[in-house]
Amino acid sequence: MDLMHHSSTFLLPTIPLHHGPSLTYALVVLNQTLPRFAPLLWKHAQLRLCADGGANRVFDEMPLLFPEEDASDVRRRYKPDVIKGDMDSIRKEVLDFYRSLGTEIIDKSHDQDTTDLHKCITYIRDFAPDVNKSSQLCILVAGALGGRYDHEMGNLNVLYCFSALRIVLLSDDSLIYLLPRTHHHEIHIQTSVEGPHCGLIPIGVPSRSSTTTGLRWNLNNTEMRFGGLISSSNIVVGEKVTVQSDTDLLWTISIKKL
Ligand SMILES: Nc1ncnc2c1ncn2[C@@H]1O[C@H](COP(=O)(O)OP(=O)(O)OP(=O)(O)O)[C@@H](O)[C@H]1O
Ligand SMILES: Cc1ncc(C[n+]2csc(CCO)c2C)c(N)n1
Repeated sequence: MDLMHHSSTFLLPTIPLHHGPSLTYALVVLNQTLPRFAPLLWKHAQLRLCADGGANRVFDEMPLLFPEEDASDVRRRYKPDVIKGDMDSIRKEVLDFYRSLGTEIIDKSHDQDTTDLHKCITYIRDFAPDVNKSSQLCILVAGALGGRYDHEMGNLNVLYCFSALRIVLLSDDSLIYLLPRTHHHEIHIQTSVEGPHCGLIPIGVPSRSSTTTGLRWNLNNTEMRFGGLISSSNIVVGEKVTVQSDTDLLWTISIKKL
């Protein structure tokens, strides 16, 4: 079975060169308080989208992260490439501001069956060929965790809807991504910015057999299911974690405070 490598280098000020194929990042900003490292994610991304009300957050909160600077200078510097959603949360002044700067606006108000995040992922998948050309595209989603629980579950569901894409859900406190059962996984821990708290969660279906290395409480052909054992409150012990499982698992790790 093929090995899939994972590394949260997007949380580092500069992304180190490494041996494997490099990743191309796209960023989706959701309608929640911007994480403190949002400017870093923005810098690393080659394509930046706001999901509906996420544009209000960029407009209102980016200037707060640069208190020494003029707010309109900051707003012009952090111009999203695309705003997509059902447009029931973005304010008119925000929409007008970014439209005047040339941001592409995609109004999908007729679709009330998929979330704004889902709509943004569809855009990246289908309409961003330059970014997408590389099979190593990685989509970072800011503001995906915490807040309203129905939204949080909707955001997790997007990982399953697009399980062939690399998508990382982020908050200030933790990140989550899917480990597809089609691969063995090697996770390189960026110990300066993440860990040690972590979890492996068998959401959706039980896992009959999962095996790990690099954790304080490793799994050894272990069954995991809701109503039984799930690996919450685990701890990474080194810089490398390996995971293999008969089902898709969610990997989550804490993000360190500065
Ligand atoms: N409190 C939250 N917690 C987690 N994710 C959120 C939260 N609020 C918004 N989001 C994410 O940001 C996206 C855009 O948010 P926005 O408020 O514009 O959506 P919405 O469709 O108007 O929400 P709703 O109508 O259900 O309140 C959502 O699709 C969701 O992915
Ligand atoms: C069974 C079912 N439950 C909830 C919704 C509502 N809904 C889901 S996504 C979305 C768009 C949010 O921007 C809305 C309104 C639905 N359509 N179908």
